[in-house]
Amino acid sequence: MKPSNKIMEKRTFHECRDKTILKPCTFMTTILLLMSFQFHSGASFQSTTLTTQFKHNVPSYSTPLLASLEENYSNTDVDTIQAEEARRRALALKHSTNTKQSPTQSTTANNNQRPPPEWKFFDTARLHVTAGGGGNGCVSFRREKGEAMGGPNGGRGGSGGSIYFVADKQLNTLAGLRSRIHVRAAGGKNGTGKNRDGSHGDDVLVRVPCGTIVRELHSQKVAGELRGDGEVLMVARGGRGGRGNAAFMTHRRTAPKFSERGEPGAERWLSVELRLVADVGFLGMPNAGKSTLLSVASAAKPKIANYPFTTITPNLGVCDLGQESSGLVLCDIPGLIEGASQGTGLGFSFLRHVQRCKVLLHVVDGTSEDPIRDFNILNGELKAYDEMLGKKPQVVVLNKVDIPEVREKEEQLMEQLREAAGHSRVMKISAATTENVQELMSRLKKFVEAEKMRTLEETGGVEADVIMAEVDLSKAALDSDSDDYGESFASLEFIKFRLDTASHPSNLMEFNLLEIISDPAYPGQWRVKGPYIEQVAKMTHWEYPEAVERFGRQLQALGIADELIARGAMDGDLVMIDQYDFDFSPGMTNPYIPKDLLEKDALYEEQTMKKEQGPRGMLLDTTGDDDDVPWTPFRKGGYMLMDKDEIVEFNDDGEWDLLEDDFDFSQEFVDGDEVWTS
Ligand SMILES: Nc1nc2c(ncn2[C@@H]2O[C@H](COP(=O)(O)OP(=O)(O)OP(=O)(O)O)[C@@H](O)[C@H]2O)c(=O)[nH]1
Ligand SMILES: [Mg+2]
Repeated sequence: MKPSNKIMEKRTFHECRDKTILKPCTFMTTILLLMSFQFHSGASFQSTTLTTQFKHNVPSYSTPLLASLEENYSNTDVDTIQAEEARRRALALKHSTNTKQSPTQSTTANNNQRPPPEWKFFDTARLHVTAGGGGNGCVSFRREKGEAMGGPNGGRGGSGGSIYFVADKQLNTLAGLRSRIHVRAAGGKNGTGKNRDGSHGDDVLVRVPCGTIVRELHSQKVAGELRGDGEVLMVARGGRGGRGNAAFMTHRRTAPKFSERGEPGAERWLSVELRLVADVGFLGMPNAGKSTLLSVASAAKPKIANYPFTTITPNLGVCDLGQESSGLVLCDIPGLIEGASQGTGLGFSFLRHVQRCKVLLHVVDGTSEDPIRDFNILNGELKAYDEMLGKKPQVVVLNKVDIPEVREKEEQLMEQLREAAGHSRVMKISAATTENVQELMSRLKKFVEAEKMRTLEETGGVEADVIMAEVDLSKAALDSDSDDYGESFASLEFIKFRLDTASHPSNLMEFNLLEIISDPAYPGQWRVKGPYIEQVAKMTHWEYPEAVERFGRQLQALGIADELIARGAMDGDLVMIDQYDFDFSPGMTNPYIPKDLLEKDALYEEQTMKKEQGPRGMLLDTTGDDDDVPWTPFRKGGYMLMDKDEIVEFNDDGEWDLLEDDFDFSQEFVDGDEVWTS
């Protein structure tokens, strides 16, 4: 259809609308109503009132079934029906050619008009999720009057909020995800002194309809499927909080001056697809009476009208079969026509919603010129679309047998249908008069139950259409403890293996791949790439020399340092990882740390070493083998009550650091004191 034609049709619609308003009886009603309105409210005559009145004159297809039938058959205002039909067709065309376009962007007859509610049905969406990052760990030391060398008491950062999908039976469209493309969870708060951990970021729950399949966008791997109401799937895990310096205290390192940064939250693009979950999926040519059947068999109120493509989005309904059995979930989808597999009409865009159904109900229009031909065409199209769908068990109904012409030839048609279908599950019904509908529903129920049992037996207890998860989205961005990593032999082997195969391009997408890039044009410069080592770098507090050293040890443990040496790296070369640059040296120092700070640090180390040998203070029991002697962190004259976080009888006044967050800097500090913060 050319655009100009569409405009023509819309004009016709307007003209018809005007005609409807100006019909003499309608006009009189309008005047009368307006007069009474004026009488009550004293309001002046306004054109908006006319529009409101017009709405009451448009035939309402959501009225009870028989009323709507009567209206359709007795309505002589052909123009109105045609105009409505034209609007529907334009809409159908738009849907089939550009399903991605937002309804609000489309041109409608009147821009101020709200789009019809069915336009808000979406069964696919893309979503970007970012879980909250963990809070940073804190570097802090207990410091009280007369207790200058308290132990480390920096708390851990809180973990970031995760993002979950939750199935909600109240929903049946993904429209909610269209209006909110980026979903973020809050980050954890930083840890503080006095061993106080930061609070956790709140999790975010994204409600989706039952039958939602979640995939990772770039790989299209299935992450999971939410079927039953209340099922939950984690799609992005919040980052762990970084450990505070208290966590790094060992009997050798009694005053760790570093902490960890929080782990970044996982972040990814997802593609989400909805496949409605129903027991019976309706199938049939347009106008066959599928929606009418749904409306009489369930409490659903789908649109019903005497023109093709009345239904443009799937409708769900539950048929109540009394107390003995659970209801039967029915799914009515838009009509299919010849050539649907090539995209004619609404195409097969909605067939995914009957893929999950146990049974298909093929509704044949008895008033059609050749019902048997219709039946065969549709089955052919179905097979062309999906072999499995073509093989799905069907029940066939011949509809509209209340119409005399159909009644006359019903037996003959039934016989032909049985023959064409190759089975005897064929019934005649009249959806309009509800003839045989109850019988059909109870038979369907039995058939669905039998089918469920059969598939369970065939698959050995596993539901046939369960979609297996191929990727785990609940993994943290950094999924193993960085400190333990180097000690784990298995992990080390794994990393080494990746290193060996790093040059192999097929491994480029692997999580733990490490790549070392150097360019002869820039000798002495190395870039190390790899998700794991980049995450470790992100969690390192580069402000703390000890943290930098620890990072150096991790490089060593992961085999990266050896690999660099093997490739010719020398001390002092520049190594770049993510956004961090270092001098390559056994200690891995950070070039951005001011020299005098490093010197102070060295001095401090020296002093502590001296203190370790002295009689008092925060000292270690270094006698004997570490493993044999139970750890006694403080010598006589100074000890820590861990549970009360109190240090008693500590009378060495060292002057090296702080930190209490409620500490009064102005009083206790003298110039030249060194302050470490997280
Ligand atoms: N006489 C009679 N009319 C019926 C019967 N079932 C449906 N109709 C009429 O047939 C027309 C089409 O019915 P729908 O239920 O909208 O048909 P559909 O299959 O949902 O059509 P699409 O949504 O366009 O695919 C309406 O005018 C109904 O009133 C029936 O059993 N007897
Ligand atoms: Mg319909």
